[in-house]
Amino acid sequence: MEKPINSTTLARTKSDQLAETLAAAFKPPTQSDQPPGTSDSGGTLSRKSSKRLMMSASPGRSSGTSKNNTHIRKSRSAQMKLDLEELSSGAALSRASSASLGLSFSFTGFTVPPDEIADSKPFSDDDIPEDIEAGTSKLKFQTEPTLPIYLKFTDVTYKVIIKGITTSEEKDILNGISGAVNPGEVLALMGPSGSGKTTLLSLLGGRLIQSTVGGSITYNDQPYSKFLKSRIGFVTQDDVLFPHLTVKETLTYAACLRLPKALTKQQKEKRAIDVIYELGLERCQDTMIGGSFVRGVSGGERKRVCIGNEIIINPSLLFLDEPTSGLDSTTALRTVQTLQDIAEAGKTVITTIHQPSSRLFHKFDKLILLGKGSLLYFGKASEAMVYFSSIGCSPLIAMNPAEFLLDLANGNINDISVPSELEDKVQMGNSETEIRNGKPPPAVVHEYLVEAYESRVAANERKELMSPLPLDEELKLKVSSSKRQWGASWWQQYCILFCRGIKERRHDYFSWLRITQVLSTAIILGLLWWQSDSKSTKGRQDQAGLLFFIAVFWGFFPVFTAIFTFPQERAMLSKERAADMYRLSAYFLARTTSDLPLDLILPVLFLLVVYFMADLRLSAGPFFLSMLTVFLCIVAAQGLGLAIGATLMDMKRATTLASVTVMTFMLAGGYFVKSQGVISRRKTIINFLCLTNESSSVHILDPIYVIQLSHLQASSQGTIPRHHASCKWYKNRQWLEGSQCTGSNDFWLPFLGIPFFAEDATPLWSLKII
Ligand SMILES: Nc1ncnc2c1ncn2[C@@H]1O[C@H](COP(=O)(O)OP(=O)(O)OP(=O)(O)O)[C@@H](O)[C@H]1O
Repeated sequence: MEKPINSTTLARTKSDQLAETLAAAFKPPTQSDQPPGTSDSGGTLSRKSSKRLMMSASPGRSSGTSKNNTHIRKSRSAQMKLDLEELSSGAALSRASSASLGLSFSFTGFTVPPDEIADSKPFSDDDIPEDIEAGTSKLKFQTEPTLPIYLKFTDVTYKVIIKGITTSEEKDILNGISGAVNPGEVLALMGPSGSGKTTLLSLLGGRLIQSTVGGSITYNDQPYSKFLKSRIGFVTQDDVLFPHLTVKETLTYAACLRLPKALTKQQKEKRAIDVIYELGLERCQDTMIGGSFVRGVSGGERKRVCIGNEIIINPSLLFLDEPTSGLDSTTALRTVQTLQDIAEAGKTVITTIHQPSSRLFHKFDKLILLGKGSLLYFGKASEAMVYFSSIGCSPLIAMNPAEFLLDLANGNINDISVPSELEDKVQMGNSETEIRNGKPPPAVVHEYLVEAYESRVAANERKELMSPLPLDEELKLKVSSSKRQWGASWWQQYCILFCRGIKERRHDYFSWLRITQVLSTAIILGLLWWQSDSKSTKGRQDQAGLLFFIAVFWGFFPVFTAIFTFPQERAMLSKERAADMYRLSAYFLARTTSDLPLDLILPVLFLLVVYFMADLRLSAGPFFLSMLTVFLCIVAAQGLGLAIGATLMDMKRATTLASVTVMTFMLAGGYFVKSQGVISRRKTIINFLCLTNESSSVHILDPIYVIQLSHLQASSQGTIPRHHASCKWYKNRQWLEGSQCTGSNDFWLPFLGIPFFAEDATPLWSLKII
């Protein structure tokens, strides 16, 4: 039913408007049709001002032909069978009008004569756009063919279940959102904060697959499949990047992991360099990305690196969550310009945007306006203002269209004329409609807008917007394939991730803070045990205390660093796994082993200081045995820390569990030391720590005693303490009693509290605690 609208507003119906605009679209443009400030009919309505300038200046391109270049390029690069009529009245129309929107709210269109499209030339150098904002020329975007994907979503709903202490309730996040976007187009999702943009984007990008999602989302008329993981680029709102890698390293690793196996390493590296130039990052390519504690590239550059990380694979679908937030208007414009270039290369681009400037707004092909999870508008961005004026909502003062739309979606109608039916509601002033300053409240405005979209946008118009391009069966089949495509073999993935891990972590390991921490501990220990005496029993007991401390220090210190490894990289891991960059096993192994080489350098430094300051036994055997013991302590501690971190994948819980584990070890260790002479108790504790039972044939080696014994045994006068006399040594395939194992050739492989050798496995050397 047609609702009454305010006579003071541009009270035209949408269908009237469309009739007018279509008429205008098929009429050759005249000077008077042009909005002020635009040039003649030549390249005027191209969607990119910079490109327009470039094109009109290009040799061999008359102003008369340049106006169509954008469309020509777009239609060709998309490699889709575009219907000329649709092109003329559709995308061309939308872009044409978008150019005029910032200056007047009237709609002017133009058409592309089919013969000019037919005459179009292949890409040439003069297609390279000039980056006006940066004042530099940049390379044209990769135009190699990409699988075109037509994305369509119908009546998408999404609910979350919010669990309270005793109750749980459902919350509707999205209510019946429909839309479609073709290859070569940029769709912008706009709406106030909390309106559901990110949720919708995540659903469309296959990042949120849950049972609470309703409606249908199709890619070339097929549902989401694993194949799409490698065809989708998804730039998240938060920049998830390694802070210590440079721009070039970041993009090179992404290229090596994500590009198809068919390309050589050199080709992949070249692609990374190309992307650097395409995104204008050449000046900062050797600068670290940076993070909260490290100064790195600027926010805009970081965002472009994120975009580069995704476009490097030449994706068919590119999703971006607020790519311009936090950027100044020029950088934001440059970023959106980049998106346009990407779309022109035949990709489907969907981006959320918060508060675009009017220049930015005009660059989008289609627009979805959301308000509280409901659809307020879906259509060509250029027609949004016309549509809202047709339902009686127009700006009363000159206003950026994006600002106007966001005000409306927020229900804020200051400086906005409203239709008479809404004004009537205010005058009625019933309990439903609380009057505030004589204006209808936001909830009423929202309700009106939702209803208006549902009832006034004719079904056939919606159908037209949603109508797909003709799709090959082959295209459909490709998308529906569930075959995953890895960019590198398992071993290559492991090697790349190993190198990346070392590069990323080297700064942590060689940070002055860490070196000072370790060195100061070593010096304090060295001073406390300065030139300790190993000849008397008391002196040896003192040394045993020092050895105990060393083993405990290196048994626990790495737990706390290792425990955060996986939780810290959780965001990166889920982002990269969502894009099928590597197998989980390759990541886990590479991450675990890449820490080791670095983890072993600081202990060497530490032991060198302590060993000589405390004057422990100065001969190669005990020194290297002590070193080996410390290394094994670290390996065991790291394994424990990584396992805890990987199990929980949550910083808070991992910290709690690490504290509990360390406290348990400390208590057990304290009790162990206290009950040294009481064999039965010690056995119980060791069994408890190692989770083995007495009947198990697993033998446990305790580093503290092994170091201690190595010193005692290495000194000819050393006597085996009472509790060591109860040990058995496995050597030369037979068990020796404690008193028999004083030979200087005895050697042990200690391991911190980890079940070590099974008796049956015939280990070379092992210690059995009775
Ligand atoms: N898992 C969840 N549990 C509870 N609420 C959720 C959940 N996911 C989304 N929401 C809610 O849904 C609404 C939409 O969130 P979304 O992040 O999509 O908004 P947005 O439009 O992207 O906001 P912004 O522009 O601020 O990023 C918000 O109110 C948010 O709190």
